[in-house]
Amino acid sequence: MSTATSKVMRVALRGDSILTHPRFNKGTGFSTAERKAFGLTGRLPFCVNTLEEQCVRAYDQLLVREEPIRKNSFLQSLKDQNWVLYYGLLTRHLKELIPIIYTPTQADAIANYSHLFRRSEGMYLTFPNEETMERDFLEQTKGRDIQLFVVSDAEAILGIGDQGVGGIGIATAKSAIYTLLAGIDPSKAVSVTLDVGTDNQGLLNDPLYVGWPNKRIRGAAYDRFVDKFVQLVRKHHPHSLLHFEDFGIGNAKRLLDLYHDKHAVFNDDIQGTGAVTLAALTSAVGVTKSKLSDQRIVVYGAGTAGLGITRQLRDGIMAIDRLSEADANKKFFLLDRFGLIKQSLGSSKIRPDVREFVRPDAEWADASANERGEVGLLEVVKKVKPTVLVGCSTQAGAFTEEVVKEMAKHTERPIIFPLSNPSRLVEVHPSDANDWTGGKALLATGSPFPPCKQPNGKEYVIAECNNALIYPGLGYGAMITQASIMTDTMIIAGARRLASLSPALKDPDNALLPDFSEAKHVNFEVAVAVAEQAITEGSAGVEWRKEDIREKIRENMWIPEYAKFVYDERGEK
Ligand SMILES: NC(=O)C1=CN([C@@H]2O[C@H](COP(=O)(O)OP(=O)(O)OC[C@H]3O[C@@H](n4cnc5c(N)ncnc54)[C@H](O)[C@@H]3O)[C@@H](O)[C@H]2O)C=CC1
Ligand SMILES: CC(=O)C(=O)O
Ligand SMILES: [Mg+2]
Repeated sequence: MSTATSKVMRVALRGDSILTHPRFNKGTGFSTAERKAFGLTGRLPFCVNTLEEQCVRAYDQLLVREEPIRKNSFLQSLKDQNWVLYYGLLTRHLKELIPIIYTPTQADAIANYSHLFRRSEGMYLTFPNEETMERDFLEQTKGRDIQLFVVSDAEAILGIGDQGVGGIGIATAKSAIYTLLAGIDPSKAVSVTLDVGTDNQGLLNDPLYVGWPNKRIRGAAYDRFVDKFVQLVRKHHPHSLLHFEDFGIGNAKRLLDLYHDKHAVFNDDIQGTGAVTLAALTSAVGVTKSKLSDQRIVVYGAGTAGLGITRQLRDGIMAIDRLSEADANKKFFLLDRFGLIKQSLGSSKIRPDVREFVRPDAEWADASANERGEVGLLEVVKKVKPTVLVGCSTQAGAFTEEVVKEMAKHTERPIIFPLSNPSRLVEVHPSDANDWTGGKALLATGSPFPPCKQPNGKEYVIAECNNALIYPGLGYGAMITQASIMTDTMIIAGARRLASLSPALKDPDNALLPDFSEAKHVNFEVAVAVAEQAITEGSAGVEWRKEDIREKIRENMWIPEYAKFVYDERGEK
């Protein structure tokens, strides 16, 4: 498809086949000559529209729908019909429409997947069909140049848990964001759901559920199934990026560790979230004129994202401020459902992957605890006097007025990042945190929120600390250079580039991260930084000069514009 205006494309489809193919369909955008060549003259009304005119019409149709979920369904239908129009419309109304196709609205679409279902999109690899997985995989990929696989097993979708086959909706949304913000050609991306069953009883009881109605497969059978898929990707598309999304806590980090040195794999919830949060914190410490290593950081919700953030911030402190790993680890205080993660919780409550961050009991001997010896968030805040409070717990309202005010007693500019999605699960509404701290809090959230009013009447824009601000660029930087692996240093390079674009660098009253309306430019810069790093450290599969990277990336970006079609029976189909 088109990577630049006025591109010519040879196409082998005619008539209804071209009109019903979203990659090629232009609707009323087919020129008179194309209509003749492709057998469309009698299949379309007379007028030829420009893409601009089609976008105006589609936007009017969208606005008639008031509820976000109805807008989401409309946009899904548009994507099923015509990719250029879909991405063209989104590009023209980026900030308004990202929350419709992504968090928060996509969470509702996923939760209601079986009821909203009209048409399949992506690849459904289902456990009882394991035997035929290679054939099913090749049905959709054979002969195609695939650069990106986005895969989910749907165990931990956004903050709404196990969604079974509906998880395809997060893979397709993340994939669409790659196209929109980094310019990945949608015909070179495949969204995959690994349907290994669901433990969501509501779905299992639902007669309209369209996934495999079975309890979730775990253990060796699960590992074998996932491995079979990963090996197919490695065998047939060795230079692709494999993006893992919303896997459960028992698998996300384990699978990343298993495959990270074998293929270019990326776990967005761990690495993407870690990277965007590192950028937001780098920006915040710029405002407070302190260093990353000066912070005392409380992370509430030590799951996939919480731990990913902790590790990425720790690695950032080591790389940027040159602290040892042991010293950097001491900056963190993690809480999970049993309160502060400290030694006496014992191995049954401390997951192996949080061991580096377990606090010694001696430090908490004088702390108030409940009857089970658990130390809660307020007590931790009282004792630690954190400068940074991050939430990834899915516990709406967990950062209470008392907690926030206690934090603000001890730190001039409390840095508070309630990152849980969708919006209704946020640990504290940013306007409350703003009011309770007299406008002193430096804030970032996972989903979009309106600006807050400061005591001086000014507006404070809430940064959206969502991995979508960075993962498309991280992934594209790796893909475009055909990196054999995605290294931690490539991710840190991307995070630092994002931090360098923070509006707060210009004025400390500005948002901590660039606005989502800037997300295309931001992801372009991140992709450049990642590609430069891949070339510097030798993980790239291409031999490019660093000074050519910007141009190479620009040239390869897919942009939503119609190419001129020429009929050719050996052309694309
Ligand atoms: N802003 C962003 O870019 C991202 C945000 N997220 C959000 O972060 C949240 C968590 O996602 P994951 O880490 O994938 O889920 P997860 O299930 O791996 O982690 C959630 C953690 O919170 C803990 N938790 C539950 N109740 C708690 C309580 N009362 N107190 C303390 N901890 C408690 C759980 O035990 C678990 O360890 C979700 O809302 C998700 O949407 C996730 C990835 C990216
Ligand atoms: C943003 C994202 O990846 C999540 O909430 O899971
Ligand atoms: Mg996610």
